[in-house]
Amino acid sequence: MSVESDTAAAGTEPAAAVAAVEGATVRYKTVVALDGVSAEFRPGTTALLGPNGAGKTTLLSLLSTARRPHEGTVSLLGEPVGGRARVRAVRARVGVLPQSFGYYPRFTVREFVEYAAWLRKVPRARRADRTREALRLVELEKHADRRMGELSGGMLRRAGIAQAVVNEPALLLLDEPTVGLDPAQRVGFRALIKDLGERSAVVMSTHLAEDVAHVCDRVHVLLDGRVRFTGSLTDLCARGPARSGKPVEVTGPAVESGYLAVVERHGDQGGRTGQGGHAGRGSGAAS
Ligand SMILES: Nc1ncnc2c1ncn2[C@@H]1O[C@H](COP(=O)(O)OP(=O)(O)OP(=O)(O)O)[C@@H](O)[C@H]1O
Repeated sequence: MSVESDTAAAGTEPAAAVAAVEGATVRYKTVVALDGVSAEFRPGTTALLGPNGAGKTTLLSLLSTARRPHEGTVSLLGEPVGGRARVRAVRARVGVLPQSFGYYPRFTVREFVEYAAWLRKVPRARRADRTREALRLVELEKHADRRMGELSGGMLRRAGIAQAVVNEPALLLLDEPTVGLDPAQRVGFRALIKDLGERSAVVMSTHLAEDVAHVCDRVHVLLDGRVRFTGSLTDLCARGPARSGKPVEVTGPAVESGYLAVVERHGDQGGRTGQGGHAGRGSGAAS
C-alpha cells in the first residue's frame, strides 16, 4: 500500500508549512525508526498518532534539530536545516517539551524558565518579561518562587510548557504532553495546547485519541516508521465504520475508529509494537 493512497488529498491547505520532512530515514543500528517519512506541519495543532515504537519521538527529534536524518531532508521555517549557524538560528525559534526532562531540583520555577530563555537565545533584556509571560500562560505565576523539586506532576508539566514557549517559538514540539496528568489536569492542558496552537505551529505526539479529538486540527498516523495517513480529523474519523449516512463527528471514539481502520488497512504493521497504550486501546477512558 503506498503512502499516497492512504493520504488525504493534498493542495487544499491554505497556510504554508512551518516545518517539513522529505524522505527522512533514521536508523538506530539495525532498527529503522523512520523509513522515508515525508510530512508537513502547518500553523495550528498537528497530532502524531501511532503505537509504541512507531517513530513519533524520532520524528520530533528531527524537527527539533536534535538529530539529522541518515537520508532525506528537514526544512524549518522555510529553509533546509543545514550548517551549524543555521541550526542555532532555527533552535532559537523552536520550543520543545520532551517526554521527560531534566532539571536542577533546587532551581525555582522562575530560574528554570529563565535558564531555558538563555539557552534559546532570548536577549538578556527580554528574559525576565518573557519568563513572566510564559509563567502567566501556564498559570504558574504564583508558584514562580517554588523549587522545581517540590512541584506536583501537573505543575511540572506546566513548567515544562513554560520553558518550551519562553522564546515565543514559531514551532512548538510536545512529546506526549498529557501523560501522567489526572483527568481534570488533562482537560486544562488541552485548552492550553489549543491556545498555543493559535500562536505557533504545534506538533503533539500522543497515544490518546481523546486528546487528538479535543486539541488537534490535523493528524499524521505513523505506523512502523512510516506515515500511513495524513489529513484533517474529519478525514481520519471518516475512515471509521460508516454510520448510515450520518455526518462525520469528530470525537475521541471516532478518532479511535478511524485510527484503527488505518492500522487494519496496513495489516500487522501498526500492531508490530503496539501495546496497551496505543490509540484505540482504552484511550476512550482518558477523557
Ligand atoms: N536510542 C535508541 N537506540 C536504539 N533504538 C532506538 C533508540 N530510540 C528509539 N529507538 C527505536 O526506534 C523505534 C522508534 O522509536 P521512537 O521512540 O521514535 O517511537 P515512539 O513512536 O516515540 O514510541 P513511544 O510511543 O513508545 O514513545 C523503536 O523501535 C525504538 O525501539
